[in-house]
Amino acid sequence: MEKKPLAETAIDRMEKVFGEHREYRRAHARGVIYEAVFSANGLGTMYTTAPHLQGGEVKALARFSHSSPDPTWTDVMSPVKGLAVQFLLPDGGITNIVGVNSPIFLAKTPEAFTKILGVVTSFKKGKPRLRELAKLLIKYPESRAAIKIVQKMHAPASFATGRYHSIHAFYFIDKDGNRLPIKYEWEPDAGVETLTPKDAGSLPFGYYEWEIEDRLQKEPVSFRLNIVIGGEEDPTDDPTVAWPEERHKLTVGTLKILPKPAPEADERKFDPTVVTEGIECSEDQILHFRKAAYSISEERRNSEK
Ligand code: HEM
Repeated sequence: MEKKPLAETAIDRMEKVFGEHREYRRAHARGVIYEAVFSANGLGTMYTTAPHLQGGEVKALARFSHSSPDPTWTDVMSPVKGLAVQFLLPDGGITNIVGVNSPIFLAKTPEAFTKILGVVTSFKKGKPRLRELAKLLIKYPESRAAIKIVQKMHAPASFATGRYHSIHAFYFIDKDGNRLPIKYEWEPDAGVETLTPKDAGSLPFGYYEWEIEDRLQKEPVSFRLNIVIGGEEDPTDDPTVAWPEERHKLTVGTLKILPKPAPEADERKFDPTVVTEGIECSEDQILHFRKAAYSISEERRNSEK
């Protein structure tokens, strides 16, 4: 029998752990999508030829999401929130930046991620194999940092007050072909604001979607796009390791979310490996694995409509 591609096994396991929710994304199932405008301030031209970072405006789509693959989980059960941005380039092409409000990920390799999901599956079946989980953490000690962050994480007070990280590194390529390792951060103009677990506990289901819509009717919602410039010793292939806080950051533009929901665009896929000229993906195996995983999720959810 032919062996299944690993990405398919990973998605199967995600469905097993969190349930199969037809027509929904297999992760970040519940969310809301808006039209947006990105204005580049021109500083990006020093490091990249990417068209949307040269100065001027481009249209974009921005999807805020709760990370759970189960759309029935309450807002608080997913302290990890997402902001996926698709830039609509003047030549008709697209380029994406997909972020979450954690600076690091759980696993360094697709194999480790899929194995970890295998263990969690046994939890769901009511047979917690704690010993195996402990063994996995010994085998993949790099997962500890992300587990600790998520355990201690406070949810943002609003989709508008999260700081969203690309986690993975990318390379910016300038007009002379020089390559610069960078990571992205969306910094909220409203300031980072989080909720205490007590306040979060009292929120009704769907609060974040309602709150962002209400906020957009009253005031602008925007995020600065920062690039964090990697140092010589900063890993570009390891999403479980954060780069030091003191790394130089440069704001290259601002994303303004428009008070215009775009539900017709919700079926779009935000594949983080879709980049335009002047940008290259790093060697990070998880980043490349996401391409296949997101396609499988897209195929499944579309085939169920
Ligand atoms: C093994 C690694 C990962 C797997 C297998 C995975 C899987 C998935 C899948 C299946 C989807 C739904 C795709 C769709 O149907 O369009 C998704 C969405 C998403 N993932 Fe991941 N993911 C991984 C890592 C990450 C990382 C490191 C981040 C951090 C930035 C991330 C952030 C997101 C966000 C924000 C969305 C929602 C995108 C949207 O709004 O359409 N994921 N993920």
